[in-house]
Amino acid sequence: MSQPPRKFNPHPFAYHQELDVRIENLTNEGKGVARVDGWVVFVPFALPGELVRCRIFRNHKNYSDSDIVQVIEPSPHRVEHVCAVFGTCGGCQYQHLSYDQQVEGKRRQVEELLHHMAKIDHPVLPVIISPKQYGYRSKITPHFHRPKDGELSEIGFLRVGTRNAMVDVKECPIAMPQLNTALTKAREAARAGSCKNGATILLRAADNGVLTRPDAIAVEHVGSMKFEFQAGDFFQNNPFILPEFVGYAVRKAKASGAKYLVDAYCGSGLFGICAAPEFEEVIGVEISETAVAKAAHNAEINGLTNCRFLAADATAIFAQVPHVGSETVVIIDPPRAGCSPEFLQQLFAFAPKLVVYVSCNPATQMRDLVLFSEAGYNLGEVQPFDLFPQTKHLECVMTLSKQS
Ligand SMILES: C[S@@+](CC[C@H](N)C(=O)[O-])C[C@H]1O[C@@H](n2cnc3c(N)ncnc32)[C@H](O)[C@@H]1O
Repeated sequence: MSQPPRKFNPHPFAYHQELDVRIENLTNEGKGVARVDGWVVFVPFALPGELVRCRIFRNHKNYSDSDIVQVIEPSPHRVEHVCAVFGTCGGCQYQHLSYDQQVEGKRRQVEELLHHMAKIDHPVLPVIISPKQYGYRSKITPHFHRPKDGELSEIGFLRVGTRNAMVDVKECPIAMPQLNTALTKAREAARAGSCKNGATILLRAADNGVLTRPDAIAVEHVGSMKFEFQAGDFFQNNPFILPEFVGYAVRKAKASGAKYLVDAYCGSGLFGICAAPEFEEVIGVEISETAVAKAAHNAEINGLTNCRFLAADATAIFAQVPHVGSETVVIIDPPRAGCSPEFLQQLFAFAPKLVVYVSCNPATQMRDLVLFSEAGYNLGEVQPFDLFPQTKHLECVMTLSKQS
């Protein structure tokens, strides 16, 4: 048996002890959960119902981490993974699980988070699937570390379960094909170059080709609207599902009957601009000055004269809205951390008749949902979208209406 690391805690299992365990369910991180005499053992890349052999590498206070050694009885939902580095690359968690089960698992995850975090039993609609399950990502950012003795080692993504170690990625099957062509060239250039430091390579696929400079202008169309943005700035990176995703949020906002729309955390104006034909006025707010400048530009190139955008912390928006909350709908799409308490306080004081809350992190969305309920908002439709097939990530849109 291998030598345990210096700080290894030997209870309840020995280092590298092998166990045959039955997987009960999956964590939100995509790990299999087994119980050995009530003690939880996490087994990555194992699926519910499977009997697997695992090898313990760490015992925590009340659970253990293991590696998967062998699948003894596979799940009927197990499929062959596509990527050569699946299981070592930290990018994808679910290539071994059939797509219908991936999305059902994500739907259940939202339902369980609603139950446990927001203490609400509420129906969650079936996940709206991505039209492409591979080859969908429009942006990848492979990285390499500072070369050692002049030798550049891995160029790729973080190794699973680590914060610094890399895995060499020659091809990323969830990325759009043109990004993989560009990746081959970028890898060759990095190896041929005389890099002294580590670096992150930007590869962004847009209507105007593959862009590699963060300040290059990317062009993308969503429905009938044209968007320009800096290649290094935020833009939703599954263009195939975007029309349906944005269309849904706009339909929900419009159904409120409100005349005015506030687009908070608006980036380069995606939701506000797509919704603008449905409203008398759209006011957006975004902290990134380059993104918000593009939002104003995007309104102009689409011939929209009823939009204005503010470069500021989202909290500043309410002082700028000349309309009453009862005639206004707010779309919010914050970063993973969710909304700040100050933003929510001001939002509740403004009291919009409807809020469409778009989130890429259901845990912070649930945290905020508790405050919405306390502020007198009713939860309506909960609609997840699978923007990121093969990965643990999910996007969820919740509609919240003010009790009258
Ligand atoms: C998930 S992105 C959404 C962008 C846009 N709605 C879209 O779909 O393209 C979140 C955006 O919030 C912006 N942001 C982060 N913190 C902010 C803050 N405190 N106030 C305003 N915007 C913020 C980020 O720069 C980013 O553009």
